[in-house]
Amino acid sequence: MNSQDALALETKDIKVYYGSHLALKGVSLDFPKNQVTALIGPSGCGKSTFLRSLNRMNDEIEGARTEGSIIYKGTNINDSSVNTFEVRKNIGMVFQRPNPFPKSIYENVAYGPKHHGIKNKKVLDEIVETSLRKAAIWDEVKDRLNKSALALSGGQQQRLCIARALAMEPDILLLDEPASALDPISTSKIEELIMELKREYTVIIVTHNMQQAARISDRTAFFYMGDLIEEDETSKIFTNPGKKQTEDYVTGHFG
Ligand SMILES: Nc1ncnc2c1ncn2[C@@H]1O[C@H](COP(=O)(O)OP(=O)(O)OP(=O)(O)O)[C@@H](O)[C@H]1O
Repeated sequence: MNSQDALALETKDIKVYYGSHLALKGVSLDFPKNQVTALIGPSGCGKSTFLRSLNRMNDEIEGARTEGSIIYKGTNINDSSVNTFEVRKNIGMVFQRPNPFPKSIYENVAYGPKHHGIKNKKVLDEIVETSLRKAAIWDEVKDRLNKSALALSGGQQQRLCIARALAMEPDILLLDEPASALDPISTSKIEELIMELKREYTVIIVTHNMQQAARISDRTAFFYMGDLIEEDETSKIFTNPGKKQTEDYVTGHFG
């Protein structure tokens, strides 16, 4: 199998500057298709910065600059000529705090497809139902699709945000601590959902919670002070890491 068949995304020498501050110092990391990769490391090590570089979200931050190549389906999507709207359609993102639009549940999911030109009500209905089903929230909301999304619980809102990302039919989902603002039951629902989603999508998740990384990811990448220290199968990172810094971090003997 050549790498394009096996990999959803390849990154090479990613450097991110905020003004003159070099926050990410040249990270190269590949993401196998249909696997969950967890990005771990202490606060400020650059996990979110790296995640945001993967779908050009750093472009939205004034003064931020991303160097290096990000290869998606044979194209370097970090090139300024590439349409970021298209990039984010293929590489969706969900943030730490659920952020539904102040609209109905239906409109939250239909919003992206509508903006991409889909007008047919039947087609939109189908996209909404399929996306909500895939995000494991359909049964909870099917009788109140026209009610405000803001009336949902935090955990439901987060699954709605995942449904909103899925409605764009992405290949890759970027999740930035998607469960850290949720209670334990909602968290375990999100974890189950992530393990389901990898059948169809490639998932890259930033998490502070090492048990969570160990439970749900296939591969884990450990970041420290803007560098990628080590990346490997999750079981290896947690039981027999190659680098002392990784071992200190995963065993809680850090710093
Ligand atoms: N918008 C920004 N403007 C300026 N500097 C930033 C910005 N975002 C992050 N940084 C800096 O970049 C470095 C990496 O931050 P980043 O948020 O990526 O780390 P992180 O590992 O995700 O941390 P946390 O786990 O606390 O979210 C830090 O030094 C941070 O202060």
